[in-house]
Amino acid sequence: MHQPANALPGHAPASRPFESLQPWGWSPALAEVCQDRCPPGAEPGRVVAASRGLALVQTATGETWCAPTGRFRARLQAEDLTLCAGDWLLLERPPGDGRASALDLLPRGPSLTRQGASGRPQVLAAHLDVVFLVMGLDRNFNLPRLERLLALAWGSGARPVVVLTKADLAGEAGPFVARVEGVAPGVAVLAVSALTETGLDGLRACLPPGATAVLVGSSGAGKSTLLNALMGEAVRRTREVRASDGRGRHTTSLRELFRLPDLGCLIDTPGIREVGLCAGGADLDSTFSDLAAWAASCRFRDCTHGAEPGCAVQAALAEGRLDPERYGHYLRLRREVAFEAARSDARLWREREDKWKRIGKMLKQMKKERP
Ligand SMILES: Nc1nc2c(ncn2[C@@H]2O[C@H](COP(=O)(O)OP(=O)(O)OP(=O)(O)O)[C@@H](O)[C@H]2O)c(=O)[nH]1
Ligand SMILES: [Zn+2]
Repeated sequence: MHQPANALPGHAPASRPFESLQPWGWSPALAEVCQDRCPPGAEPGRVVAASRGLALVQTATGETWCAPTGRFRARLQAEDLTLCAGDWLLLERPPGDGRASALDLLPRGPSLTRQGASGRPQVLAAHLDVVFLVMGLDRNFNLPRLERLLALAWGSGARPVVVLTKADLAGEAGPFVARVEGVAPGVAVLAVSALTETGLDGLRACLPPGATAVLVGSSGAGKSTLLNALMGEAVRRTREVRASDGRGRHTTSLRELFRLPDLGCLIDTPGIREVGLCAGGADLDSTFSDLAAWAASCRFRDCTHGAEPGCAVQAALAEGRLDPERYGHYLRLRREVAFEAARSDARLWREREDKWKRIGKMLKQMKKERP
């Protein structure tokens, strides 16, 4: 890759001090936000891995572990935020070897958000350009699961790309590609093999230097194998048994964000297996854009495409233009999003109520103490 002439070591102009972070996704937009929010002496860094309140961060000068300051931790808690791979932080390093402190989180760009087990949205990867939806052309092939992942990917704001991997096992990939195109209107579909390295250039083309992508797919889809093929070496965490204390399996490396040689950054989050949709994180209109196009001509603007008169979606079903199975998947995902939205509303109400109860108690106590 070409190095910009003004990025030679020691020649970085003072106005663009973090230019060396560009291959890690640093952009003029981030530089602008940083200028407003970065206190003197602090610097930006990108989270390559986050675990139990600690973050491994890539800065302009190298990699460092950091922990949020008390004030930043309180803000993260109050706003229900957890740091994730791809985040941009502002951090401060004490002189000497002390651990760096994270001061602030820069506003997240397109991010992948799922419904967490606790009923709260959970951001899995941030500042994304592309979401690779990985599905193996073996027993892993499953269209309803792909539709669910597509809703999540469209909801991120980044570009979804379907990657059908293990093409070497499929014989003819064409029919699979056609079936996927049928449920993923407007989405690029690539057939690749990590084993024979066929089609990997299509993936590389989606990920120029400075861009960030995330790999999403169920267990066994072939994500880690793809990552290794793109890295050109086995970088993925390997699991091993900790013999000394016999506490069983643990991961030897936490790393989740990788910079690919001469390309952009790729996030492989092992946690993305079964994904629940949440109201803010899923985009059903883009996922089912064929349905949305018909829905535009329904007689009622708030048509639910059930039994209303003048429903264009029902008409498409009746005339065989819309596959009943696809319509069924749409209804199921819509119910799920509505349920999670209601659950989240209920939780917010409960939290608000609890807060007012606490304040009421506090006031009563104060009155008692100072009649
Ligand atoms: N034939 C063939 N096998 C592949 C290919 N890619 C992956 N595999 C195999 O598929 C299995 C699963 O691959 P992984 O890369 O571990 O899948 P993963 O999506 O990372 O799975 P998790 O780590 O559980 O999320 C492994 O046995 C791989 O060797 C491919 O292109 N061709
Ligand atoms: Zn309708």
